[in-house]
Amino acid sequence: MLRLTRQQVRQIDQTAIEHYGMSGLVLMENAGRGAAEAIHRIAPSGDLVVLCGKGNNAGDGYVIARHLDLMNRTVKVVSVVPLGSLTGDAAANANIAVRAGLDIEVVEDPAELEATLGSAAILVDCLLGTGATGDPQGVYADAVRTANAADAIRIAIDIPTGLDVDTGVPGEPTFQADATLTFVAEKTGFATKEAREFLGIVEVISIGIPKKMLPV
Ligand SMILES: NC(=O)C1=CN([C@@H]2O[C@H](COP(=O)(O)OP(=O)(O)OC[C@H]3O[C@@H](n4cnc5c(N)ncnc54)[C@H](O)[C@@H]3O)[C@@H](O)[C@H]2O)[C@H](O)CC1
Ligand SMILES: [K+]
Repeated sequence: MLRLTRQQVRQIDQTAIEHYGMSGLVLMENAGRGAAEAIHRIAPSGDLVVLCGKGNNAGDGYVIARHLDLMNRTVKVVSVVPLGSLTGDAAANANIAVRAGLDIEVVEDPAELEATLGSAAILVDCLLGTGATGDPQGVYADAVRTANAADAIRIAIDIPTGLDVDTGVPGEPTFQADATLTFVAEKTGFATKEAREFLGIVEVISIGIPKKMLPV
């Protein structure tokens, strides 16, 4: 089983863009579309809330929401940061989602989170990905705790927010996923028993990175 470190994955991303001339937006579109199709297969019915932070993990979330909407699913994006704080490919996809008229809510007050997640049947974690360092802070931590307490199916995108992808050590708090849809390859930290408790079933989603770029 191929497992990559956080650094290796980020390096592959960089090389695909800088050396192979692939576009970050294409990688993000492949990531979001692949994840949306897997979500629809795992949980074919029920309203969805996609929890978004501000990095490219969040960017994936806006792509996921657009593709779930295209599959006639009822989906809402809940952003824990103002959309203006997004940059690059994440901002581009948040902008597309806004112009596409998708249901997007910005919730920065943790007290409002529970009501906003409401009765969603499925919660998708696009809060933090491989750019996270340390335990989730502030409203991110509140969002993870609220999601973990909800009566819903929980699906993590790339990694469960809070899990250290290299060591497999769960942070405080860590998103308790029923399934984790991870890009390119599993991460080295997924091998530990303690990580498995937060990962749920793991599915690798290809994002179009050429096979030649993957360490054998
Ligand atoms: N090749 C690939 O695998 C691709 C992956 N994609 C997705 O991109 C993310 C990584 O995106 P990045 O912007 O580097 O990081 P994050 O989205 O994780 O956001 C980090 C952002 O969040 C803040 N932050 C960091 N640590 C914390 C913390 N402990 N608490 C609160 N906030 C935190 C900080 O501001 C950071 O800037 C990857 O996981 C994939 O989902 C691409 O979409 C496609 C290619
Ligand atoms: K995540």
